[in-house]
Amino acid sequence: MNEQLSFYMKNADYTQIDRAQLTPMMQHYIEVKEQYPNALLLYRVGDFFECFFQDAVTVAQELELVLTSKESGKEIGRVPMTGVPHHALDRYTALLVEKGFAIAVCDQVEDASVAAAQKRMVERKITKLLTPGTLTEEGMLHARRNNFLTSIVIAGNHWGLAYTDISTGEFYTTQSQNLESLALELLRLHPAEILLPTNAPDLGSMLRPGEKSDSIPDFLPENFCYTLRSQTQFSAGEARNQLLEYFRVRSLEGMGCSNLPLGVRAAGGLLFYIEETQKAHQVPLQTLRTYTLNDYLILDPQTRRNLEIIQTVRDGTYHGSLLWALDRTCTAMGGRALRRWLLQPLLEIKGITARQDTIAELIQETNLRDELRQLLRQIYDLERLSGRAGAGTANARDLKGLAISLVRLQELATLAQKGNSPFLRALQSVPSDLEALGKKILDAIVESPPQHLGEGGLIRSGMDEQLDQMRETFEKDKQWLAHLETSERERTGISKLKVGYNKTFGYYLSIPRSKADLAPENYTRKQTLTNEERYITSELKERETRILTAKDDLNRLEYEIFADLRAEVGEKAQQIRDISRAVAAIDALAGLAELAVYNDYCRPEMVEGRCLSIKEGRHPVVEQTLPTGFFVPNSTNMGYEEERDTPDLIILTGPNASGKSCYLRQVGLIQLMAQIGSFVPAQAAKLGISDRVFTRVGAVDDLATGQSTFMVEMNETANILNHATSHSLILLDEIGRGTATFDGLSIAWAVAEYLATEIKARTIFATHYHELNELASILPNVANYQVTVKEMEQEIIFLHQVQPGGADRSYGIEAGRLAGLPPSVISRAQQVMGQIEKHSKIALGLRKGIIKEMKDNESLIDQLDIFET
Ligand SMILES: Nc1ncnc2c1ncn2[C@@H]1O[C@H](COP(=O)(O)OP(=O)(O)OP(=O)(O)O)[C@@H](O)[C@H]1O
Repeated sequence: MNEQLSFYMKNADYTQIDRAQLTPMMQHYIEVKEQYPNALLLYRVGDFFECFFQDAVTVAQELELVLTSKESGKEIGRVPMTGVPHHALDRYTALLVEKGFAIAVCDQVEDASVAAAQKRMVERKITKLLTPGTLTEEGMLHARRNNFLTSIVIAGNHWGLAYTDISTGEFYTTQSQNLESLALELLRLHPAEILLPTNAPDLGSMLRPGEKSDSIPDFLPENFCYTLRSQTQFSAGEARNQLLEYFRVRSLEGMGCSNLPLGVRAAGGLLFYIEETQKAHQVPLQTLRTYTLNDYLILDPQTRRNLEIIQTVRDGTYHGSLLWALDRTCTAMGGRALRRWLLQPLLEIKGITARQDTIAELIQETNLRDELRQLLRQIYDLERLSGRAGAGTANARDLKGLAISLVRLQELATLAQKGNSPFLRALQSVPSDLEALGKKILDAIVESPPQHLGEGGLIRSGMDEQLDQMRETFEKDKQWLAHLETSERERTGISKLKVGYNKTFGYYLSIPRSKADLAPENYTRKQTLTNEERYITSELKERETRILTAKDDLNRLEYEIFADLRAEVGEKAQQIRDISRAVAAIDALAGLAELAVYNDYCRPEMVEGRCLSIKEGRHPVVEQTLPTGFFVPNSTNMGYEEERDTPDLIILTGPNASGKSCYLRQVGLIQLMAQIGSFVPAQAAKLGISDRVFTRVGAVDDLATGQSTFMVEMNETANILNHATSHSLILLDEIGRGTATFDGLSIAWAVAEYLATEIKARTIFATHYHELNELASILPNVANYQVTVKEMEQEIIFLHQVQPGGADRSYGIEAGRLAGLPPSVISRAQQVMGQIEKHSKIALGLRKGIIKEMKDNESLIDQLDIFET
């Protein structure tokens, strides 16, 4: 910062400045800023939106803009300033909101020239308040991702949560206990903003992701944007009234939340916030729905990350994730639905079967699928467009896109009538008034409407009698004026007669002074110049007044007609959104059908119980990244039952890079896909419902939280052992590697033993500790599998085949050689390994309690003497 600027920085804090000394504009700026102390204030000055004082410093820093200064009063001097051009406002505010700031936009609300003529300051008002969770503008939202605003109410160990995406209108609430599950639910929703009621002094402030505050309890995840709100709006009475008023109902029973007091408080408090931030725009939310955490398969954040469901672990990109591999949707609504499904797999076979039936039908009926998808491509984002119509923020292009889609809906319904599966049936009837409304809008709005409203050119001719008449008169007047010179020359015989215009008295007729005596009677002299006389006529004045006001009147009328149409759509927003949900679902399912056809997926048989049987399964993502036919399929059979020889716990060994991790994830992903109702990459599959999928994969230092690799690993393992049930699926990729070999092996052994004997969850445990293979010879529900390689003289060939039996070595030293470790290091390593193998003997056994249990089991008794410690 240059010296001069640092001098102005003393004025960055406006509270330290004598306000009376400031210019009137600066005084107004501070007045507005004080109403929105926690938002960055962008204030329109001419063609720019400007920031002053500390906000200028922050904005310049965050957006890498030049920080300058502005003269703000004789006694004060210059204060820090930065600004953005008014036409680029959306781009810059989007960047700031993404960084977790709230923005207040103070715009000029009258023509600056009017104010200038009256020698006063132009009127300005807050026209927008943008916060990360309350965005509705297209450019600021991710088309294929929801933007959730969440609010929470905590009472002891109980909590209530409400969330909405105000751009699509979905609105949900739930209530539960156990604060850990609250954190998990927040991590699943990944809200753009969380409202937290508090009495703390920093009330009203917004904490950006990672920012610390005493008001945020420790158990809440740190990496979100929290807005601290007043407790009052979350009190039972206030919140309930707000809900009743918003939905114009007398009781909350119809919404199913009369027994969810905390959920109601969260939902009501959330509505207050929307009202406050959206100002004039009434946001049309859908009816409040309730849900419970038990409705869905629980995926903790580690599992979502490790299975790379919506983004990859390596670089956090969508490309390479499960969603990337599965998403063949044609609309943004379908894309968002598929994403939601993947984060909320189902637990009920009924719901899964309904989706499967629809996919099956769409696989079978190729033409129907193709036609459907073709039509879906022509449907715009109805959920968001109808929201903008309802809020009165949709422009003519939005409305046009919406109208095209409404007309297509009817075609979609006709097409859906060819099918019989549940989700097609749901689309078979679209209220006919929606199509009529679509047609009406298409008839009314011109082919390519302008971006801005208020400048005319929106409405076609023949739509509105008054508009047509005004346009006709306007055209006639213009033509009359255009011909006036010729017609008056003819009438008067004065060849030098002219029509002119000046600011003082508008249009006039001018005649050379020498011909002034020829001026007709209806001419009224207005001005005499050296060489000419200027006249007006009453007709000229009449037409002039009409011409000058007609353009404004026309624009105003066009806008009114448009706004009426928009309001008509707004009234039907709820109806449109109900159908949009069905469209989104059919889009997601048609995409999954397409995927199943082209990738040769099968319909998994979903059953009660713990069976997990996959014939020739494949990893859905890795398969797509390899050339066709390169992926080696592998089968899996798990879920111990006496009559079936299938294990609960598989100890999976094999050399480095042989495909253990890939196999492990493949099983998890197939289970997950099956529970969203999708077909799966396998020849056949029979799967019991899993209540949770747990993963412990790889070792990544969590530097952000200052935890070591080993501590992260142990925390994750503890989480699994404390929460898994016999209906969970657990995927463990190495445990105990981050510590000394014997410590690690001991922990791995104890964990595996606990899982197999106490929890009896279906588990695949990939490990380089071959000693764990011994467990299989003691416990009936444990089996050894290995990923095979072919050993050649100079190299190892990876077969990627999973077969029964344990691997006896890891080929770690060979891997080191392949990676280019110096030959002397390799040969020394071989020597050391020989010595270790010769001298080490690890004695392992089972826990005392288990031995007793097993003593009752005749078949195992023979083996006890080898392992008893
Ligand atoms: N079934 C398969 N068919 C074809 N290629 C495969 C298969 N399984 C794995 N691969 C390929 O092998 C690579 C290594 O696999 P993976 O990471 O699963 O090995 P790993 O046994 O877990 O290794 P490490 O023990 O070093 O962690 C993968 O990137 C993948 O490209």
